[in-house]
Amino acid sequence: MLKIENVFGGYSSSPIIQGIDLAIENAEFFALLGPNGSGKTTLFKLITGQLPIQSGSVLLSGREIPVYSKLEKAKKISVLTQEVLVSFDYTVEEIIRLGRYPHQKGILKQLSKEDRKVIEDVMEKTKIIQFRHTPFSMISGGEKQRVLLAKALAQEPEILLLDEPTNHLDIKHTFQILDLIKKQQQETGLTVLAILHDLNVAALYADRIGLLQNGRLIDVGNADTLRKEAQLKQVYEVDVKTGSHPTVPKPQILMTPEHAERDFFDFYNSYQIEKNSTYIHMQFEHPLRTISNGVIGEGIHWLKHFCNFHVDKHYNCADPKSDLRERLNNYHIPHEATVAMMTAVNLEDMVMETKDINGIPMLVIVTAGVGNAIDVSNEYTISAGTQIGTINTMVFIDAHFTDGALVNACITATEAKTKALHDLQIKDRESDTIATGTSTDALVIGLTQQGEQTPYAGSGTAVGKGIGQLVYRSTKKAVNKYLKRIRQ
Ligand SMILES: Nc1ncnc2c1ncn2[C@@H]1O[C@H](COP(=O)(O)OP(=O)(O)OP(=O)(O)O)[C@@H](O)[C@H]1O
Repeated sequence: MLKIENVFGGYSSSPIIQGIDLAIENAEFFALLGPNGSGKTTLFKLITGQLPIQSGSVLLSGREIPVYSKLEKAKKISVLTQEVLVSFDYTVEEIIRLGRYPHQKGILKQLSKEDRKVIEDVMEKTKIIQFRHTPFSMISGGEKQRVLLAKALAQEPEILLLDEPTNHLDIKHTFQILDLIKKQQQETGLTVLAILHDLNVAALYADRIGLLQNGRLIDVGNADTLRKEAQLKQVYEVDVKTGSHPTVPKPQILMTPEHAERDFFDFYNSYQIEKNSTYIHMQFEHPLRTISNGVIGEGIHWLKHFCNFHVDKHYNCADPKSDLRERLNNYHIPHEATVAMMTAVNLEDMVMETKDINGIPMLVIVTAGVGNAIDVSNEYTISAGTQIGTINTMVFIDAHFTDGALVNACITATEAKTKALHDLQIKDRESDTIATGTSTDALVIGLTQQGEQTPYAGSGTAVGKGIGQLVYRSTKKAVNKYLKRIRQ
């Protein structure tokens, strides 16, 4: 265990590090974060003994750092700093050999069989074996970083101190190096203390993080500590918003630049609609904040294109995502900026309604088929039908919603659709009860994010009522058109 007890120290009598207490457990990955000049490197230098401690103590396995001899210390701690100081033009392998120095015995310090094995092993792991005979000066910054990590690992330390280990690395090599360090931590019990600038990388790799400001640790905790937006804003003086990684249960931080202010635009003059028997394509001049379950563009995004493609009623594609992407490509619609859904109903029966509700412009587009109408509250299992039956709803609003209000809007729009089916007495054929929707309904809510932010869009709000009324009316009309067509 590395124990830092009330440590003060720096470069002169006025200390940079001002009373730090921190215990880093064995086999822990601890990330030290903080803005430039906050004292991260200085703290490292106090830990390694490069700088004298003015007061307090640093204990390594229960013993004070200054008590260790240089060799003893090198077996315990290895340090990877940003400063690449290699005075002679050693080859890559020669540099890594230096890492074995603390383990070599005798006056001649010959490499043992074990030393050679470790050197081969770390060169393999850090993927630098192909450079083993290349002079260090002739490899790139990123490759140098990997060589120095290999040297640090060759030392077989208990604790690895890393000062910005991914400084020169591209994203592939950043993740490769950190994955490797993480693996060492998990498989060999290596303790890692790393100075990191990238908060998102820290959130993904560190077990705990410490936030340093003006030489003081102002917070220590797990990755969720990075969800404290106000604290990050105060420390880094940048407007941040925290979200979550979509697949890893860790926070991710998004920075808002000053130039992010957007010019006001007129909602009704900001879109074009193209409609034919193959597709409906709504294109907005500016991206809208969207929430959707569309085949393409699902989730929460900023998107400009909203498409509803007609497919055959027996459509049965193993990979609808690729299929829709190809369709979008054929019409030169960028799939990466699009919500796309599909329907087997006749697109001529689309209903589009616009209305200002309480001064908030709204537009709703619905295509509806109810052949697969389902009462979701019924217990029977669904048999895959081939009926035309999807209600696709697009709701565009000139308002500014929080993410919570976006979810509210989904609920409101769904309630309105269900009410329309209720009033039209649309039934689930299997149970002969009133249907609540169809088996494959799709919804997109798009917001201009203009005006004051609204935290709610439920049925108790004016904007929620507006969504409800427009979706209800449009759904009813679209279903009636569908019923009329199938009766013909
Ligand atoms: N050799 C030095 N002599 C005197 N003061 C120094 C020296 N090195 C750093 N400092 C000062 O100590 C303070 C902390 O510096 P330090 O390098 O520890 O910050 P840091 O958090 O590692 O910053 P960065 O993120 O920019 O690397 C800064 O105000 C810096 O100017």
